[in-house]
Amino acid sequence: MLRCEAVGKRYGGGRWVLRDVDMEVSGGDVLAVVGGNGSGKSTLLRILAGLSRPTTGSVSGRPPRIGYVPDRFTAPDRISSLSYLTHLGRIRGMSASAARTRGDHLLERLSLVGGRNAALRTLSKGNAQKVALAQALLVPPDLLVLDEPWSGLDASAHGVLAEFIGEVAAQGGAVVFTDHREAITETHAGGAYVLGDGRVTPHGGRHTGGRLPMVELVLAAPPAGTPPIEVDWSGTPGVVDSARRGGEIVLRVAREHADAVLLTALRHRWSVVSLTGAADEAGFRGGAGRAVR
Ligand SMILES: Nc1ncnc2c1ncn2[C@@H]1O[C@H](COP(=O)(O)OP(=O)(O)OP(=O)(O)O)[C@@H](O)[C@H]1O
Repeated sequence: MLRCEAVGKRYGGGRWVLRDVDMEVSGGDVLAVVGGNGSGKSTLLRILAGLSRPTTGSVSGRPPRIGYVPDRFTAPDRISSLSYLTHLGRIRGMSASAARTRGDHLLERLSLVGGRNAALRTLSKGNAQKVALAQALLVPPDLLVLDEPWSGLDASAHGVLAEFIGEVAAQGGAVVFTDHREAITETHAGGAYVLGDGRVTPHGGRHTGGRLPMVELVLAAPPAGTPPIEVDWSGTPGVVDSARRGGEIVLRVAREHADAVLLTALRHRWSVVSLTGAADEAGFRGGAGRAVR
């Protein structure tokens, strides 16, 4: 668990930007940091990512693989986005071909416009932002830190970003992001911290502990008619866990993806036995069952 204890930050002899900040981030958390302009959100995120050192206090438990998307991604570079991602992947221990394939896949999902072989400096702000996101996800991160990641992205990339966040959390990683818009925070975060006057307070929020809201979906073959088609549930976005229980399949799904997963199930002729809210880790009845693909 990443833990900030009594963290304070000032630049030079200036004012205290952060004061006495206590914060905990665990794997699977999706947390938002909200606050006005200049309230210290980027400063806090840089400290969480290990890019800036607190003036006072301590940060412990930082995981090894951290993906970071800065608020401004400046890449005045002649190399193409794909070469850039390949180089970064190699720095992070991937083979050149694995980095290239992964980079290509991420840019494809984000629908990069302007060409993955075009020089980085020729990309628009939104497309450069897509490259920034891709570099943070080259190696699946234990902690993904996103500074205003939605800014500049078009509507279709918004959905893909939400999928990325869900996937990192589903794989046990933690996500911390900032955004100015409450609607974004409400939709995508399991919990929020509010920054004001240098201090951080947990936001009452809908959920506890930063976990994304979950539903449990139980599926079975229809009582009559054509048998269902097998689905790779563990590879379906939003499915955090899947297990077989007798003739049934029990899925734990991030609430945000529940409609899409339900639609996939129905399209493959699965019949819905039950759909219940907020099944937590301990209460996941299928958890003890045999994992299914
Ligand atoms: N490297 C730096 N050197 C000096 N002051 C800095 C530095 N980085 C940030 N600051 C100052 O710290 C304060 C908090 O800045 P920060 O960028 O963390 O806020 P923010 O909440 O992310 O703002 P915004 O919403 O406008 O992006 C600001 O007053 C800023 O000027």
